[in-house]
Amino acid sequence: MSASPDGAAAEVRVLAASPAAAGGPEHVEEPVRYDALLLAGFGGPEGQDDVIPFLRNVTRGRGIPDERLEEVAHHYRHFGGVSPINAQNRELKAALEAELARRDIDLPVLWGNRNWDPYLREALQDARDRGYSRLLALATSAYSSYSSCRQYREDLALALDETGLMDGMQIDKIRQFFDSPGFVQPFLEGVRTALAGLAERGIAVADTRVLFSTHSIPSVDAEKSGPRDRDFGPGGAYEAQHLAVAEVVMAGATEPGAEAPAWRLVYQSRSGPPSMPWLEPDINDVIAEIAADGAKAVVIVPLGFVSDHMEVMWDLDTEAMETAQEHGIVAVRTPTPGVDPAYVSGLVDLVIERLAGTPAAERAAATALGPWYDVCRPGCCENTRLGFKPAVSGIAP
Ligand SMILES: CC1=C(CCC(=O)O)c2cc3nc(cc4[nH]c(cc5[nH]c(cc1n2)c(C)c5CCC(=O)O)c(CCC(=O)O)c4C)C(CCC(=O)O)=C3C
Ligand SMILES: [Fe+2]
Repeated sequence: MSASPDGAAAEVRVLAASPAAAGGPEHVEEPVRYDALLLAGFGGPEGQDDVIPFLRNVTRGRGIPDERLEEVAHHYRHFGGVSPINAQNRELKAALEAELARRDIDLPVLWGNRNWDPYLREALQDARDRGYSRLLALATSAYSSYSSCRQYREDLALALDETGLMDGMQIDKIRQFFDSPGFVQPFLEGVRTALAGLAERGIAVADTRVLFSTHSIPSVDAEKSGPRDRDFGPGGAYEAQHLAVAEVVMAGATEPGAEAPAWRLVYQSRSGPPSMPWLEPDINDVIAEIAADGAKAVVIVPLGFVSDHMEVMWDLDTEAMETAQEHGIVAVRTPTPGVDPAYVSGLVDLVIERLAGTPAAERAAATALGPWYDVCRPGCCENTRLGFKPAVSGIAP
């Protein structure tokens, strides 16, 4: 394994059993036998003592002093130092196991996190102890960007390195699933229910706005999200994917021909120095704007998130709700997919795609951008600030 200064070489753990992939096709259209499914989560602290060590993990390599981390820690401190994310991933693991069993698929599910216990490396040690050598990873992240795709691929490669398994274990990764119908469905139902609720309260469609909210990321990361050879505009694949899903949600949640509320994509949870551009506008600024514009209600759709973790609990349910209240407008936050049966079933469909090698043309995709790539091209979602690191599940240049 060798790191390359220009970022173009040495993506590791190429699909060895798919010789065709080396040439470039982005979908694996032949069956592959996997020993286990590896659920790869973000991880979160489970007590006050975990908070700073967790934040050190998240920000490792960026030299952020503990005093700065303590500022970020206050969201966690507020909730007793506990993020609900690990509990949510335990539930998701159980739901995946049940759905795999229901469909007669004999595939054990392992779970490891990028930033907290149980770590990815522990899951890999467990896999090795059980005699597994070929894993299919499912990252709990739906869209394309450095933080939501490549960083999972890098951390999986790092875990292989840490456990000495770089040559003995292969990890492929399930494609970004923003376009999985099962992922879209809970958002669609949530918006439909929220709009019906507002109508019942006598709030007119013309006085309602729908805000699709996702994690802001540095503008340079957005621009570089997705494969190099496709141009998605300045917001990259990250923004394009969110806009495509939001359109599908709005079309499905409103009656054809009926008046539909105005909607837009907004961002939240910005961090980093103010001097660095991140995707905008911020949800709180937009709530203030639409209130000034006369809106009476806002439907907040956590489109970028798969479960009600800290970003949802703090940035939406605490901060954005406060903003709405300050500006005197009604706010409703719709659910995240969580362990919604449609979502879980859609994830298992994605597992089956890879086990069966389903041709891309036969795969379910809710937007015109999908079905997304099974294997990432060199440079896909690269991060030029942090430099090149080896990553699993990429095509060798
Ligand atoms: C796109 C995206 C997702 C969605 C995709 C996915 O789900 O993976 C996501 C998820 C999450 N992010 C999380 C937590 C954090 N993210 C941070 C920092 C950052 N996230 C970023 C992006 C994203 N993050 C970025 C560009 C940074 C700055 C890093 C840099 O400067 O390069 C920091 C450091 C402190 C700070 O900077 O605020 C923390 C603590 C948690 C756990 C929540 C819990 O505990 O419940 C989850 C699920
Ligand atoms: Fe984050």
